[in-house]
Amino acid sequence: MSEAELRAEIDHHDRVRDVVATMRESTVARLEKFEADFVESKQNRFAHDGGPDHNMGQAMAKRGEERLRKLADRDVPMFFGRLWFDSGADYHVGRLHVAHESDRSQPLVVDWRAPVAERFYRASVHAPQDVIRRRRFGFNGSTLTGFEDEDLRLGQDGGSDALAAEIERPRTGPMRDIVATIQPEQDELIRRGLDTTLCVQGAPGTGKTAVGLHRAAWLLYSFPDRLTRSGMLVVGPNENFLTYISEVLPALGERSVWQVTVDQLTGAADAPGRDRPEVSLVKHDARMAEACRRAVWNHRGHVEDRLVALHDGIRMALSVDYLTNAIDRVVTTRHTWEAGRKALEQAVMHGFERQFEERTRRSADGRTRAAIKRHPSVKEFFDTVWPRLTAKQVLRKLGTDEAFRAEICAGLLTAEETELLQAGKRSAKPSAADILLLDEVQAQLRPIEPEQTYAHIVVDEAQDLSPMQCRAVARRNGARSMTVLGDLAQGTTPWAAADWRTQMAHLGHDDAEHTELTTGYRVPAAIIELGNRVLPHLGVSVSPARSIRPGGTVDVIGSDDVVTATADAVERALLDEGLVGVIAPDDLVDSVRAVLPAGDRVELVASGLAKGLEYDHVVLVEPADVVLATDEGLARPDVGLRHLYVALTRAVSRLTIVHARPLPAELDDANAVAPAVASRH
Ligand SMILES: Nc1ncnc2c1ncn2[C@@H]1O[C@H](COP(=O)(O)OP(=O)(O)OP(=O)(O)O)[C@@H](O)[C@H]1O
Repeated sequence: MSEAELRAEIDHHDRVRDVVATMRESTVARLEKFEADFVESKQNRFAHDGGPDHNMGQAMAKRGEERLRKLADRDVPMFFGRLWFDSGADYHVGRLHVAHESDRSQPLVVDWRAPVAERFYRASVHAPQDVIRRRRFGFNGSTLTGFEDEDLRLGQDGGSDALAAEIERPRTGPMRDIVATIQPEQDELIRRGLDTTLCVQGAPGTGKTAVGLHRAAWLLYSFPDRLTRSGMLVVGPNENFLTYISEVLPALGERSVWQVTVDQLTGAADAPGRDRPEVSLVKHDARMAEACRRAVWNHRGHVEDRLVALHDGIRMALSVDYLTNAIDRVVTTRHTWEAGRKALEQAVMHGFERQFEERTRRSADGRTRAAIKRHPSVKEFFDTVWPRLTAKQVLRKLGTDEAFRAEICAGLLTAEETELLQAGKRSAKPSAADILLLDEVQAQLRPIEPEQTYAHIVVDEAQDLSPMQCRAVARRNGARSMTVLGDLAQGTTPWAAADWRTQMAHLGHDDAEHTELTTGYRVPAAIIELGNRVLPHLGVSVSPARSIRPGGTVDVIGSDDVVTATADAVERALLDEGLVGVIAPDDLVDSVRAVLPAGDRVELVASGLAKGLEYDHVVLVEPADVVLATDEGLARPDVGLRHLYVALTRAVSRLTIVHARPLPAELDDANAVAPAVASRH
């Protein structure tokens, strides 16, 4: 790296920063113009706003402004790499496309998502793809301090130092983007088109969340029209996790993505009531989809007699056969109850109108049609044969009407399960599962509103969704395109998935492309080895992670006073850089909190909420109690061990286990020489 070359790169960086500032000013001006036009069009009542194109243009300008603001405001580097091609062309690669307004054909920086930038991630000595040299820059804050080159023609094809340095950079808070060091197999998933639904199984720390979020950003860049119109959704396991990932998409310039838990998505997060665990288990079961369907469609009544209406002295009658045939046709052709009722109304009216016209030789006008519709016998017919329903009413009936419940659940649920669906008093408050069932019933009544659907949905920790939650997510996937990420071994809900094919079917994607990630980026070898001892006991068949990083330390401290020992361990952990995560079983959380030092370098998290998170140093408190953790009283024997597996795999560099009770036997490995778990008191 010559001084002159470094100077030239620093100058280029300064130039890009200036251009970004100008780009932002002109985008703001464009946005102001859109707003002014809009106000003007409102004032002029004969004018429309510019229509969909105008609105789209405004949305795009707004998005552009937000992305530029992110770059202009924050102390972020303008680029992180550079590529030289055989042809003599070369490009800087950064988070955003930067070009002079006057010469857009010569970008100063290309967006990492542009097709040409793909080769920054994928070109190798074996497959250079016309790339001759790749440069990776080093920054201190936003100050360019150096670079490293790989000359592919000379067989230089490294990059792993940059990756290791990036991973080992101490954590200071929320998750960071990985644009500078995306690996080839990750890039391949990230750049899969909108029509591909991906299901990614991956051991802890294999970069699933990173891949999912970067794919979201790539899709937004590559399919702006479809995604600006219909939106993108990220579904995560809990609010803790959502806070942790909340900065990644904004850092990539994407602020428009709604990030929610599945309960927030359906409104179940605000449910005031609570179910007993066994009740909740039945309500989340896949069979409830059929129960909800029947609960709606079994409201169809039998046609007992012909239907007679009188109008203007004309008597008209539709036969039992006519009505039964019409109903049969509607049932096979209409997918929702309300669409069915409408179609049946049309069939009935059509029958009456035909008779009216035959008798009177004049066509039925609006007044005639309205009068027939209002006729008491017609109203009564619909009230019995195809009544108007609300989702609440249907579920109420299922909960309170024993005969109806038995009829709906026959051959579907056992008698005991059926009984568990019995509702409490009228005043009983709906539980989260009830809200989910309301959502399911509602979907039987009428299709979900288009505003509630998303063109692409990223579902993280998807193994934890119940079949009914999967269906609620699937309903909101208008364009049927998803990225589904998870790890069966980390499934800790009572309804956690046992295999991905079934889970993908619940998510409405039998056609998903399945893939597995096994290269572990987060957890170093010594720590993942401990996690991998537990893995065979988790009752799932998945591949273990192989860490790309050797090393890592595991320290085991036995003490009768586990709380004080934890405080000491944390104090020692703070001597190193980075975030310290204390993962404790629920019943120890309060007492551990009381002894932890103040400050933002230590986070305490209950073992049930550690999923998806990571820390430079993890202090794991009393693993035996973590294993005992019961998920709403319904844990299967391996669920506690899965909580342990999650907790063991959160550390980027160091793990300290503090315990008073004997360590779970699964941590022993008779075959391994394991000084790691030799407890020191
Ligand atoms: N290419 C990469 N460059 C730099 N860091 C990376 C890369 N890939 C993954 N990482 C880092 O590895 C860590 C683990 O990634 P991530 O959280 O996405 O894994 P995960 O598979 O979702 O893990 P878990 O199942 O445990 O939640 C994160 O710090 C992430 O930023």
